[in-house]
Amino acid sequence: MTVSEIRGHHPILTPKAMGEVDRAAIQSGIDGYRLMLIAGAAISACVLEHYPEATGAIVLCGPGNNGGDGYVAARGLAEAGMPVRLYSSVDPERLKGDAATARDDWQGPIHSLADLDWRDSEIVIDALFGAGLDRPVEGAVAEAMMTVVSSELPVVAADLPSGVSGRTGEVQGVALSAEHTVTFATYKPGHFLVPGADYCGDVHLIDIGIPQREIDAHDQNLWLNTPEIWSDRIPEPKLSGHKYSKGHLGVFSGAFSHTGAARLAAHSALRAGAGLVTVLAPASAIASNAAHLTAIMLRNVSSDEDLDALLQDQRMNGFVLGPGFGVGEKTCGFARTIISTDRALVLDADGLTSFKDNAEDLFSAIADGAAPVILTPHAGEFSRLFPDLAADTELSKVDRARMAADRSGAVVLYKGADTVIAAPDGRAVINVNAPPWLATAGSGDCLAGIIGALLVQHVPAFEAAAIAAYMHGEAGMELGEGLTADDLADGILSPSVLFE
Ligand SMILES: NC(=O)C1=CN([C@@H]2O[C@H](COP(=O)(O)OP(=O)(O)OC[C@H]3O[C@@H](n4cnc5c(N)ncnc54)[C@H](O)[C@@H]3O)[C@@H](O)[C@H]2O)[C@@H](O)CC1
Ligand SMILES: [K+]
Repeated sequence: MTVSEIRGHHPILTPKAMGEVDRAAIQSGIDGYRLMLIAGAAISACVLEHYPEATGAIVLCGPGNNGGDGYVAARGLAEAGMPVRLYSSVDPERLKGDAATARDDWQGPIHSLADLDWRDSEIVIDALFGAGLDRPVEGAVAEAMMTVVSSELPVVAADLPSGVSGRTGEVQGVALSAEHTVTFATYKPGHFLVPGADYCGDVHLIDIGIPQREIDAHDQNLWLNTPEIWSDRIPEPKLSGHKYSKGHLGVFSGAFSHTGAARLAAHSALRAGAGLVTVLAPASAIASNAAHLTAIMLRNVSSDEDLDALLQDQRMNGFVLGPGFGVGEKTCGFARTIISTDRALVLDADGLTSFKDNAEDLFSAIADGAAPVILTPHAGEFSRLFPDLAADTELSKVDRARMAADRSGAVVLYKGADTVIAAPDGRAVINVNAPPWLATAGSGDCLAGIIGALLVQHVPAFEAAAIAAYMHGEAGMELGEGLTADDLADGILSPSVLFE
């Protein structure tokens, strides 16, 4: 199963929290070795299912319980008739607990990793390090891993590809690149955060018998962004509804030669179900916008006075500010004015960069205002608004997004192949359905428009960002490689159609 096909309600736990869950489960009377037997069996089953023709396997076992999984998997493969050669990165006498039991139950020889020879093998089982990786991989183990990388043999990883941090997805020293990763009880952030996601291949989540109550008790308020998280928030079309009941979104356009971004956002918003969408353009951009708009309305908003007049119409209940708008004090002023009302605001692109030197002004405006605000930075914009968080290499992308949401008082949608959405109350999701070809010019403008469309339909800010990221990814998957942002804006389906 590829990650884009994952359905259901999936909490994501850090390796540390998962370790606590394991310990709590074992303390409650569950046999730890039995969990390891199920984990190891799932790894051997994955190998046999995906590489049925393989005539030989090497199993690489490390110093902890991840290595224990490897011994169990080796036994499963040998019992299925596959020739197996097992290598340990440490003196096997050093293993403790369940891993030592697994070693004792392995009947074959144990070779030293220093003697690694892969030439008559067709598959590698990586059980060197899993949740317990706590420092960069170096020395002889790193060299052996580099040998595996250069062999180009397919790798099946136990829990995590060795060298990938389950907490951050960062590579610690070197990492193996797996075609399949078999993980247990819950997903870990490192399966989805880049670069870890690229090293995991297909991630298979296996229920090894850890009770759900233990997982729930260690809930970290972090989930995979699946429809089950927010399906009850999808706006329902009402027979009695009219266009104003579906909201009215205003999208600010830049000056005369910078109008395309706003139109992409506006088109996407209309497709995504906003009742009415108006492009709000300065006088210099009226003609160029008028030449391209039909279902979308157009209004001249050049000055602060124009904006004040516009805000008299209570029915315009949300705004997108930033795409193509230009960086400067005018942008900051418009943002502050909108935030001081109760209208929703998606602050994107130039809207974010404009606050580079006065981010605190933005955050205090948000704290004083009643409006739901969503900030949608990519990595560069994030580092302009939150330079200290961006520079702190100890933090994961989830940590950064959460701390940014807490500091700003806004929902933060931190873009990338591994978009993270975080709310000031601590909730966070990782979005995983975006194909790589979605990273195309104008794609972010479309996303801003979709979020705006959901906000004006009264979807709460966190859910609006999460649903929009998912819809954006689905449209990208549906349209396929080579799409342009114009295709994307045309290809957005309203949530009631997409999720019917
Ligand atoms: N009951 C359980 O706790 C279960 C655990 N399971 C497996 O157990 C794993 C976690 O086991 P552990 O907590 O023992 O952790 P690991 O087996 O991932 O690694 C811990 C060991 O590696 C060493 N180490 C960490 N980083 C290193 C580096 N860079 N270079 C050299 N040595 C390094 C540590 O000192 C420690 O000895 C999971 O990933 C999973 O595969 C599964 O068997 C399911 C049940
Ligand atoms: K591993």
